[in-house]
Amino acid sequence: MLNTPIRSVQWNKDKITLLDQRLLPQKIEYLTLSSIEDIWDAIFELKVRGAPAIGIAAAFGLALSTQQSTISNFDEFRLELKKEAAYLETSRPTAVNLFWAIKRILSVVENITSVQEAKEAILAEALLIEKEDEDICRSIGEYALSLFQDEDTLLTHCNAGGIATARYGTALAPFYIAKERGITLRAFASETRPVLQGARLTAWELQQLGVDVTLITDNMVAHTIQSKGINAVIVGADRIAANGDAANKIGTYGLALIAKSLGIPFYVAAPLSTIDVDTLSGADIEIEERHPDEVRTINGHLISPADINVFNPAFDVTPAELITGIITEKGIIKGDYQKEIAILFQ
Ligand SMILES: CSC[C@@H](O)[C@@H](O)C(=O)COP(=O)(O)O
Repeated sequence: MLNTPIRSVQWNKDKITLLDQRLLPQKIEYLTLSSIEDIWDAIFELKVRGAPAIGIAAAFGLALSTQQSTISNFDEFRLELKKEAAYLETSRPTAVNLFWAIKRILSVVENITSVQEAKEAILAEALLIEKEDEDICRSIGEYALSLFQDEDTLLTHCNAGGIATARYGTALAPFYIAKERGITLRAFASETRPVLQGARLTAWELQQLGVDVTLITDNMVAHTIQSKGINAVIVGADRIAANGDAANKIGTYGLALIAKSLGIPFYVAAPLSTIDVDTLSGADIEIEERHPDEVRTINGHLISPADINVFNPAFDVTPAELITGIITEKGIIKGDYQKEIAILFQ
């Protein structure tokens, strides 16, 4: 078991240190990122993944490039910052935390007139985004834990854990808080094809935490809920629309349908930064489609005809009516999500 929390993204003087999540759990390897292109590539290639961690990486990326900037004219500096922000926004389309964090960094320079002041303020904001995310995830964990009993067994999909955030995670946060309090929560993790965040990351992360975790393949979910006494499903989100529809890793929608059919609660745990009030419903959320080889291969090994047609959406949208509750850092919302979300954002 690891005693210190694993940090997926860290500001390290004038560089960014990033845990290469593609290599887990076989290798715990840290990369040093030293340019905005490195950050773009890390997000695109899933070296860093999970909505809040992507946002933190982007904020650090803009801090890095502005620290390195030799531009002395403030207007030119701001123009360059905007260009780099627009470039980073093309790395992945679905997780709104990317756009949210970039917007926060851009807003910092609005009331500033000197390059030096801007550089300091951007770095301070990026570090604040990271610090706040840790506190937010802890609070999500507290609220989430209030929904469960000692000895409950939860099923989770993909990885919405500490490595997908600054610390604690969202859907996995209750496991961290439960551990601290001596409460037993057990987990089933679905493997999450095509790139296996459940098998590689969640199974590993919960094992490191000392949680009793069992791995299943994605097609075992209905049978497992039916036969293993699963009390609830809890997942993260990449973007939640103003009406409560929630985009998350492909397979989440199916899981929600199964949970409803088998009569167990289905919870989405996410920070307010994942709620996009400008997106009216799930139909308006852009779903990322990734390279066909992610489906044709497993860990680089071809498992299908090399030229087979593939459909590879990285996310799906769970309609709000299938969600029992959305657990945020400000509390748990239920029922009329449109209304509850509007109240949260007042
Ligand atoms: C706290 S992470 C929440 C979501 O980002 C997570 O559930 C998820 O779907 C991640 O997808 P990924 O493609 O691995 O970035």
